[in-house]
Amino acid sequence: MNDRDRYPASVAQRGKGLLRVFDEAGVLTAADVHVALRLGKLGGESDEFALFAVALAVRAVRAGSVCLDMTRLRDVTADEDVDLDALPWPDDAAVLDAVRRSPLVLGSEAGPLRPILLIDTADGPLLYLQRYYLQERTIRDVLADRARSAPDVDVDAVAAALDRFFPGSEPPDRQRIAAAVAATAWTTVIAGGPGTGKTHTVARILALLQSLYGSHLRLGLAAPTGKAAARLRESVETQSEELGLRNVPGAMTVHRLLGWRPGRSRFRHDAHNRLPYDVVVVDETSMVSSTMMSRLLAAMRSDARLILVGDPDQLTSVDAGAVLADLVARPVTGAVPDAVTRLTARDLADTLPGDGTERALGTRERERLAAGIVRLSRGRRFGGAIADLAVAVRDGDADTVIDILRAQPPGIEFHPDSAADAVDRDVVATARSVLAAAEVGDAASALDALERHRTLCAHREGPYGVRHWSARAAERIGADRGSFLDEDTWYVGRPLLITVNDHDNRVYNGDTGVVVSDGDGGVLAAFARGDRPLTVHPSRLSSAVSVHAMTIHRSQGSQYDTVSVVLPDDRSSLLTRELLYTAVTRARKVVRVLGSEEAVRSGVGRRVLRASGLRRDPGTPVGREA
Ligand SMILES: Nc1ncnc2c1ncn2[C@@H]1O[C@H](COP(=O)(O)OP(=O)(O)OP(=O)(O)O)[C@@H](O)[C@H]1O
Repeated sequence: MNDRDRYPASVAQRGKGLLRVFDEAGVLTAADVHVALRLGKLGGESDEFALFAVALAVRAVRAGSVCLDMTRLRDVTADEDVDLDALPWPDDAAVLDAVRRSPLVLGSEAGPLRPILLIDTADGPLLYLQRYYLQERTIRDVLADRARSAPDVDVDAVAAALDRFFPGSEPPDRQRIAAAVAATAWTTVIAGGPGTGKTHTVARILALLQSLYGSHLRLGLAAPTGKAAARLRESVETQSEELGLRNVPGAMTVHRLLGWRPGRSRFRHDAHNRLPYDVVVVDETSMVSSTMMSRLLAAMRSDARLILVGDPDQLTSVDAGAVLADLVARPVTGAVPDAVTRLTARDLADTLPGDGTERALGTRERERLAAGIVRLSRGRRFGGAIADLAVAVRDGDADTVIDILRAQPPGIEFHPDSAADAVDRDVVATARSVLAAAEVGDAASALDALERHRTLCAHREGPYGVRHWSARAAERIGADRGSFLDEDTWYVGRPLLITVNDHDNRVYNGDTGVVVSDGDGGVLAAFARGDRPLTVHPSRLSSAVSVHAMTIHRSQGSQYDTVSVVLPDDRSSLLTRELLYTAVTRARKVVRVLGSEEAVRSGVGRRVLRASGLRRDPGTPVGREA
């Protein structure tokens, strides 16, 4: 059901004046207006400007922000056909004035209901819906509390364990620094792009902690999606023998870790019933929303270690908040703890001013150690042009991005005028290798072959969308095989995508697999799980679809030898820097970009706007005791 159906277009619900104009223009939805009017009614507010600001705040959350930045009211991303400049924007100062006086902010005689908070910060005022303000405050307060104390450890024993688990390490070694922090602080944030060794480091940290405390240490491994959780477990498990790591637990979604119960709004674990683990690791933290992070932090025992791992430059959660990126960028106060300074003296000897380089840490990087933040920067999986391209996209350097694309060094292909034929060739070659392995029941090789090439799109629909490119791929593969691919059957070699979590069969939303022969006239669906694929009888899968192309969002957490990235029109608001970065970093060997130079430039220039207060000093709530 869309918004228009849910909220019929009566004036009472759609408002009048500004609310109505902005709704009709497509900037606000009927739901935004409805919530603003409802809050206005309950809180005794009828001022048009104040209600307009509330509707924008509701809209901001819908678009992924935690609050509304009152100094950037007009920074809204809208559909390409909305002319934002033509709209009757009220004067920003007048809107702020109305909000400052609003009973929704100050409270009214009608009652204590104050559902909106205006927070004055050094960089200007932020407007919050109460729920999101409370979440942000929980995140801030719990992290501050956790930073006030540190685990009681024998620093010499940690030094010896670091030498044991990072043998031959050459300074500066940020992986070793991350382990030193994780051993001596309650909270560690390990940030880094794909292949920088985040999971490699996590496995060593767990082994190191077990060597200090024993193998009865209770470990909780989690990630925002079931697929990411399964990958984390798999990767830690694969390294466990080499590291002598024992009792590696299963990994679960953050929802499950917290004890989600169907039909209940509260999790089993919260501030009154804390999580039982001594160490909690969360992978792919960039996809964790503000709501989930506040719940996780509230449920952490103050004497349990928390290790947040992820890539802050990737696409963020669909829900409000970009917590990992905020944590990595927020101001840091306090000094680097003595234990960390001692354990990392060899790595910090040649600190450079500013951000540092791969060779030497920068002063800013060093300061961040005080908050337990370590950014791994050395790519271990791929190098050369793909890494250079990813860095240029990440840094918003459109000229360098275009230079690299135009030069087409090994590993990069750029096709401003599409290159569907090149994509077709890879699609057909990949399908042939998948089929060859699937026919003889070699699930592991079929799954490997599936990772040779993937077409990635920003959109689902239209000429640049998944639907179009999937249909084209299916047609080409069918023509090559001489038979029509009937996607309603379990044909051998069919690439699968799971679309909901299915705990019974241990397959999760986003998992990809392939149909293989069972060697006995039947078929099995196989999914990658470390050394030994998981196989399931396809009739037990209720939510599998064919995957010949996928959205960039869906591809998060996976990598392929070659990716063909289909860019939309340069006006598409979906095309952002984070999306491009995520797409480029999915490639292990070759990235092929199909799109115009304008599209690339506007993608690099368009940031996902996610307002939040976490990056700022706390600020003061207007009309309330702090
Ligand atoms: N210090 C190291 N020495 C040798 N090999 C390493 C080191 N660190 C990582 N690697 C190897 O580099 C590869 C990438 O590491 P890893 O999978 O841990 O990266 P990641 O940051 O978790 O990647 P992703 O974000 O894609 O999950 C792995 O094959 C790993 O074994």
